[in-house]
Amino acid sequence: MHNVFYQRGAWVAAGRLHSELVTAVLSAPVSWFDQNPIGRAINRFGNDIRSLDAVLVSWLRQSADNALRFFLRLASIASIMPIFALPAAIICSIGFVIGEMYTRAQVSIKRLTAVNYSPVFTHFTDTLAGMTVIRARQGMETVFQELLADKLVAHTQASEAQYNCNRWVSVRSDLCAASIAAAAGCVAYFKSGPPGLVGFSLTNAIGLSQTILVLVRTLNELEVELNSFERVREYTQIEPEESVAEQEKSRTKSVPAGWPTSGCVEFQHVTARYHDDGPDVLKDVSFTAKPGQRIAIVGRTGSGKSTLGLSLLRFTDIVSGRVVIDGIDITEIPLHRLRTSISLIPQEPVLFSGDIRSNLDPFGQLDETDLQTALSACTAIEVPKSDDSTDDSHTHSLSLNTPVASNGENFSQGQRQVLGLARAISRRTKVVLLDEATASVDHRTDEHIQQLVRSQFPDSTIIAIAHRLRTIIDYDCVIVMGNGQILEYVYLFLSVLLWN
Ligand SMILES: Nc1ncnc2c1ncn2[C@@H]1O[C@H](COP(=O)(O)OP(=O)(O)OP(=O)(O)O)[C@@H](O)[C@H]1O
Repeated sequence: MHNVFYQRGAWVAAGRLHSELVTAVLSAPVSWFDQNPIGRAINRFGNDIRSLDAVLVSWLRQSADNALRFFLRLASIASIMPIFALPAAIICSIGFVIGEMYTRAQVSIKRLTAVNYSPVFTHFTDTLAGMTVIRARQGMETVFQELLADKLVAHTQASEAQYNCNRWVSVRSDLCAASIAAAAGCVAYFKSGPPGLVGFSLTNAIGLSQTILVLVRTLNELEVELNSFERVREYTQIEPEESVAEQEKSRTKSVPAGWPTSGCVEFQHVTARYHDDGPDVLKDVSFTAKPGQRIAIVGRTGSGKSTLGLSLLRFTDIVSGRVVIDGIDITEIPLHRLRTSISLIPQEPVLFSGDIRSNLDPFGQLDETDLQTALSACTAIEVPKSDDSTDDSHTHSLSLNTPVASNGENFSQGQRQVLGLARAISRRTKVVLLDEATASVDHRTDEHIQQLVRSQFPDSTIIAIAHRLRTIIDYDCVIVMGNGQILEYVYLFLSVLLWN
């Protein structure tokens, strides 16, 4: 019964820590992901959680059991041969000092092992991501294998040190155990008493030496495993993207149910950056997108176009100025509400494994008819199949039940784009953000997609980050960005004249 309650308690605690870890990582700001390699997070979710689930609990329990056994044995010997308490205390102290030295070394070594494990994971995920490039270039495979070997060597060295450390403590604790047994033997020999009691004391003394050995090791292992607990707890305390104070502030401010009703977007002297201590990426940006207006953002690479879009969704740190949508500052709107009120059609839509229905509406909030209408509108687009597409079906034959592989790998780039568009159309928000949405499709598909955007979002405000001038030919205005600032704000016919 005791075992059942203990084990259940441990599972509940580990489960709670795991949930906190998942919540903390999923609500971490984008800058956190820039600064922390993904391999490190995988390590926390893998090794450390395994330690909490299976190993830590067992060491905690064994430590408590052994500590109790140790004190009971010691008390029973000392009650029969009180003089034994003196050598036992000295040898036990030496044993605990050795244990302490071992623990300190082992904690650092374990940290080193874990730290050296993360680069192996990171290298592995990077290699998988760049597999096509690695295979395409001669010699790259060898370079990557050598890099992996270097990382494995660092990790193996740390693991070897961990093993050696275990051997070191074993030899010393065996020595302490033997000394205790010898001390008990001497005491029994010189201070002879009733043979039964002496025999009882000697048996306990030999058992005591074993108990010390096990106690020191379990306490040390416990301390070492607690390292995993600390590492997980450190991650559970990541500052969330929307702080508690901000959540409170947005909760107290009531946002009208239908917000945004018209889709008027105003950037008022916005200066934004990605990190607290990073440079300003947007500098004093001001413009207004009136309801239903279509605005194109153009500019050189690195000029801040995507950052402008991300600032609208509060992915950046707005240092000064404000972004206002339909009269409400976006910092006063709960993050989830803000992001579900703006449709983003990115260059590479993220598709999850499942089917098209679950990708268009992951939370099952929309009507079947809305989803079907959005998909039918998009599947009317003629999308040429790319060579890397493994799907034989044409876009026309896509249905809500068509299976989607992880990352949408069974679709061509054009088809993925169409699904990204269908996802946005099914929500029909008042503000639509296109981030180079058609950059990787051919000109004909691009035209179709643009037509669809025009017909499906007739009253929405559209902000499009674009590379091709043809894409935005019928837009109302063009904002030309450069070095994080607005260089020009012009009506399109003027810009076409200027650029030609
Ligand atoms: N996650 C990030 N962390 C820190 N700095 C970033 C981050 N993303 C972009 N930057 C910096 O912000 C600046 C503007 O980048 P941004 O991606 O907005 O440019 P862009 O105009 O969209 O470029 P492109 O057309 O190549 O996509 C660049 O100097 C870039 O280095």
